[in-house]
Amino acid sequence: MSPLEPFGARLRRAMDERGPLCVGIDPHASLLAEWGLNDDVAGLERFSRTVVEAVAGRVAVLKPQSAFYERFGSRGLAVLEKSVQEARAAGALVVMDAKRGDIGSTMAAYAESFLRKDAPLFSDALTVSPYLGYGSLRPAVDLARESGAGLFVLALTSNPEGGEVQHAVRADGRDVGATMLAHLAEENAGARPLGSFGAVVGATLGDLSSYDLAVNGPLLAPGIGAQGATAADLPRVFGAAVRNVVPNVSRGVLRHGPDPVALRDAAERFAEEIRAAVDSA
Ligand SMILES: O=c1ccn([C@@H]2O[C@H](COP(=O)(O)O)[C@@H](O)[C@H]2O)c(=O)[nH]1
Repeated sequence: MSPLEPFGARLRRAMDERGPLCVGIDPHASLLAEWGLNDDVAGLERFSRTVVEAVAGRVAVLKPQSAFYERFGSRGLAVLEKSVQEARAAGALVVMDAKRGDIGSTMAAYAESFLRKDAPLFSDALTVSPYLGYGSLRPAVDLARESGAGLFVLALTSNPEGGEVQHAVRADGRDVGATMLAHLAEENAGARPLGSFGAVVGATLGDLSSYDLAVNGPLLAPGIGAQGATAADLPRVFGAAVRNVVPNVSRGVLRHGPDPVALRDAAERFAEEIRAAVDSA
C-alpha cells in the first residue's frame, strides 16, 4: 500500500487552508446527557456523527478521545472506527488521542493498530506517552514514517499534575519536558515544510520561554476553553513557535451541541479568535 504524503506536509497545508483549530470529540457522559442522548452506544454514535457532520468539512483537525469510546467496549470502538473514517473522508485530518506508551515490543503493536495504513483505526496521527523512555517509541516513529502518519508526544501537558514528571531535572541539567522537545527536533531535522513528529504542549502553561519549542514540528495545544486558557494566550505561551501550534478545543465547542449549526458557529468563533491571536504575534 503506497504511503501518504508525510503528515507534517499534509497538516501544514490543512492549517493554511482551514486554519489551525483542532476540534476534540470527547463524548463525556455529561455531554451526552446535555445533548438529550442516552449514555449508551446509540448516544455515542449520534454524538460523534453530529460533530463530524458539523465540522469535519471545515476544520483542519479532529481529535477523537479514544477513552470515551473504549468505555463501551467493542461496540464503542466500532463507532470510533466509523467516526475516524467519516472525518477523514470529509477532509479533516484525524489525531487519535489514545496516549499509548509501552515497552518497544508492545509499542510496535500499538503502532500497528493506529499507524498501519490498512488498520481499521488508522489515523493521521496518534498521541503517545514517552514516559517509558523516548526510545520506547521508536517502533511508532518508524511506522509513522513508513505510512506518512505522525505522532504527538506528551512533552508539557496541560494538567497541573504534569510538572511532577515533566519538570524533573535530569543529570545533564535539562528537564524531562525539554528533553522530549529535543528528541522531536532531532526527529524532524531537515523536514519541509513541517516535520511529522509533534509535541503536546498545554495552552494553559503560561510563559514557556525557557523551553526551545522550535522542534520543526507541530505543537498540539490542549487547554483552551474548559481548562481555562484562551486563544489570546497563545502568542505569550508559544512565542515564535505560535505558527506551528494546533490549538485543541473539545468541551468549549461540544457544549454548544446538539444543534449542528451552533456547533459549527462555536468552532468558527474559536477559529476566528485563534486566527486573530496568531496574526497579532
Ligand atoms: O496535555 C493534555 C493532553 C491531552 N489532553 C486532551 O485534550 C482534550 C481537552 O479537552 P477540553 O474539553 O478542551 O478540556 C481531552 O481529550 C484531553 O484528554 C489535554 O487536555 N491535555
